[in-house]
Amino acid sequence: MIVHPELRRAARHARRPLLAATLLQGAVTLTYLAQAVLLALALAGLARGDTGRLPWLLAGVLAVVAARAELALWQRRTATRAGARARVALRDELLAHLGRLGPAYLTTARAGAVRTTLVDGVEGVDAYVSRYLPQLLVTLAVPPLVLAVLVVVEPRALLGLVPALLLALLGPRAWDRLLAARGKEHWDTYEGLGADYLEALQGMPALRAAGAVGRTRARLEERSAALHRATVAKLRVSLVDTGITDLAIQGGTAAAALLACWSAVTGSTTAAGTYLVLLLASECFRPVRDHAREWHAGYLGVSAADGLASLRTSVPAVPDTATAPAHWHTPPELSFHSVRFTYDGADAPALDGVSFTARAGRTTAIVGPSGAGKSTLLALLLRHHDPQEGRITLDGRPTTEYALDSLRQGIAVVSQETYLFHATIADNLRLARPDATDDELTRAARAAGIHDEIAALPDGYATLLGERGATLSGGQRQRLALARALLSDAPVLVLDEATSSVDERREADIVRELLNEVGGRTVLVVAHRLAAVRSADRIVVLDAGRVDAVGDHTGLVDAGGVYTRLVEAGRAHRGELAA
Ligand SMILES: Nc1ncnc2c1ncn2[C@@H]1O[C@H](COP(=O)(O)OP(=O)(O)OP(=O)(O)O)[C@@H](O)[C@H]1O
Repeated sequence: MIVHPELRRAARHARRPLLAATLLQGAVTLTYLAQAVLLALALAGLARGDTGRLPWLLAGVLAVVAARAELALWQRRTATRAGARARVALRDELLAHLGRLGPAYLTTARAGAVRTTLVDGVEGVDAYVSRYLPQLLVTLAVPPLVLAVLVVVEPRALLGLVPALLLALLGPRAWDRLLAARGKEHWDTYEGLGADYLEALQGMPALRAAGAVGRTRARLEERSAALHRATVAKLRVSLVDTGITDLAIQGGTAAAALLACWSAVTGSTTAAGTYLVLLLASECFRPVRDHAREWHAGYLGVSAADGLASLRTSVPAVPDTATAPAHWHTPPELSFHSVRFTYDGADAPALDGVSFTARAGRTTAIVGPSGAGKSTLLALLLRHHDPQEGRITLDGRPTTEYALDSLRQGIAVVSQETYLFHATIADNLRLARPDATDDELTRAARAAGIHDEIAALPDGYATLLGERGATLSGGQRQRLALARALLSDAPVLVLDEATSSVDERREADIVRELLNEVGGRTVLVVAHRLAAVRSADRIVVLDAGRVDAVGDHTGLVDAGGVYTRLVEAGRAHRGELAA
């Protein structure tokens, strides 16, 4: 009988259907009691040789059975609705919270574990809410009612029933803590296995390339064996629990039957009373038996409750309390003002005193060697983290003053790791703007240099893509993601190594075409390869978390320094490739 606060909270979303399901469950149980009473009266009549009322009593039994079938169906439907409501509300809440937690959360949590919590954990809550909770309430209400009836009929029967009921209900409570601990152990192992499998599946090409498939399989087998051990340990405790309940039920029923027979022999009760005790004693334990059965259905929810609570209460890396909408009428100016940011646990800041301005409606490039802080700078702009010092402004207003969702919608990002979905090319493009016309799709695809390739496919824009766009080349995926970003109305466009998989000959053309197409938006381009940034209005050179220089391509080359070294390194690299 574990009522975890997280599960109680989830049940609140379905208060009304849950109450209806509980009342209906109570009504189903009452039909068993009515059937017992009718049968006791019929049997007592038979014992006396009085069969006059027998047809009516048996007709009554049939009516009760029919009513129960109807009520049980209704109860199951209502309970399913209650479970679905709790499940949907909880999943929506968790998904919305995950959105607030942002990508920063997934640098510490494992995607597979989050998936297990969101899918299997929430399903467990459904079973707990729809099956276990109504039965628990009925179990607490019905046996006292039966005892109250039996007090009137044959009080001595209570001598057997009350201790047995107490043992059946309270005995297993001694195991609750152990049961909860085993459940948590089982859940943690299950979550870990889910995370390992997802990682292994996603990383299969890397595992193959490293010759690590066998080792990974062995690790997964060991994980599976650990899950099996955790399941058996959990079952063992659960079976002790069930065993005590069964023992109490059998013992209590037998004791009540013996006491009823004793009453009949001594003549202290009527025949009807004896049959009533015999039949009601068994009915008294029916809810307890059903409770034990439903407990197993709801146990997954109990095991997952801690994981659900910890996901739901995880604190986002940045607060989302501001309300200003990021609806700029003209493209905004973007400025970093003395921004300093150090990752948790890092010794040195990733950005230190970074100041620059990306002019409204112009293209600004951010370049710098690996580890210079380019990705960190973008993560701060999108508020995946907030800087410890300094501020970032858009249209003169600190980013912290905009509502987070609105801010992120106002900035379209195309990153090196594109994400395409198992849907048609057109659907993938329309993610950015569901109401985009076919002409607009074509125009965006043309600007991103992918239209001709799409048009050459047998199904054109209706071509179904593999998961994560697996049926396309890396360069094609990037160009589709570019087209998607072009379709969005976001006034700020961030291209983070967005053309790194496109061959260098086409890169300069695509970037030029792209910048024509986005004309009027504030664009930030981050790229290693300088062909992608040469045409930017302004280039900011980052080095070791600081701004080394700001200028245009020619000025920066003339000035020497980090930018010149990057240009030379690029030339040397191209030379090596050509050789
Ligand atoms: N999540 C993190 N936790 C701790 N340190 C981090 C984290 N992410 C990045 N860093 C560190 O911050 C510094 C800047 O990294 P960042 O990824 O911003 O550089 P970058 O210029 O984008 O590099 P690259 O061009 O290789 O992508 C590096 O020293 C990096 O090791």
